[in-house]
Amino acid sequence: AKAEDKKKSWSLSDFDLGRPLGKGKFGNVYLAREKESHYVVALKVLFKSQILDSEIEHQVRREVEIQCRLRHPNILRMYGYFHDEKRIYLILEYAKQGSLYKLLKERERFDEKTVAIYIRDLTRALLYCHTKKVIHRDIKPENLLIGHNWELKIADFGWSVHSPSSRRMTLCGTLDYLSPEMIEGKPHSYAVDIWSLGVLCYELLVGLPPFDAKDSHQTYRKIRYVIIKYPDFISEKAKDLMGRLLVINPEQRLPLTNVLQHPWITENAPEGAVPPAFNPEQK
Ligand SMILES: Clc1ccc(CN2CCN(c3c(Br)cnc4[nH]c(-c5ccc(CN6CCOCC6)cc5)nc34)CC2)cc1
Repeated sequence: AKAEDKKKSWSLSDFDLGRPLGKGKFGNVYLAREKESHYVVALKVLFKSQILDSEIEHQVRREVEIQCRLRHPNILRMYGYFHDEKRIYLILEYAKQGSLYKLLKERERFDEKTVAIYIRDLTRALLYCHTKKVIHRDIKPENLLIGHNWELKIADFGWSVHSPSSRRMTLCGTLDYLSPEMIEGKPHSYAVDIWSLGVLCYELLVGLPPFDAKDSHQTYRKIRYVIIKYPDFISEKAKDLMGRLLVINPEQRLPLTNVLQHPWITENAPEGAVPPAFNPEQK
């Protein structure tokens, strides 16, 4: 993979394009192979016209500058980028097993040991981001990919910012993961990622997000007053951890370093435990 890292200017002719991996509002992601090294990547192709129309070029710029700098086993690599007159191309690591979102839909929910391993790895990745003064701000199953060894990878830093930030988030996509301070448009910090870690933990264990409701107004209300119901199959220790993450006051949320020491994590995701391989036939 060293060839990938060498600073060089890339162009589309360096790649053989494969099947589309997914389509989005601003472009598509394709499987691609670098011609010389045969290295397989995910090529995210964004349309400049769409980006300019939606005035999100600063977001794309930030996604590139942040993701190119981050190097962590649980963060999807960005190897480089290039553009032509109509499109911007982001050369990204290819996650072989697809998104956690799809896996969650297929399996409905995961057992506590699997979730504890995912939460442990995500916490390590977020700790790394926070040391680089980066808040992700958009942790949710759609933005988490699964690698070759079924390890979790944070992708899509399109919403990430440098802390502290009071950037207004045009609310697109799910509200389920928004923290109370973000809903109220207050200045927010790293603690928003701790909140979304709690939301993710609940959704992976239960199969539905904690503040799920029939309309957005109800979801807002549930978030602001932290109205949560834990099904009775959730263990006491899991409830204890989520209860320390889903706290209204950002300063009182459990710091990420303490998440790694929490008994639910240390007992269910001991050092060396790796995510299970989910074979399609295994239901
Ligand atoms: Cl502009 C834009 C367009 C689309 C999207 C949504 N996805 C974002 C993540 N994308 C992927 C990225 Br980046 C990196 N590696 C990936 N690997 C995959 C992937 C890998 C494998 C599959 C196939 N499934 C895997 C699980 O078993 C059934 C078959 C499906 C998707 N998608 C991505 C795919 C597209 C985001 C932004």
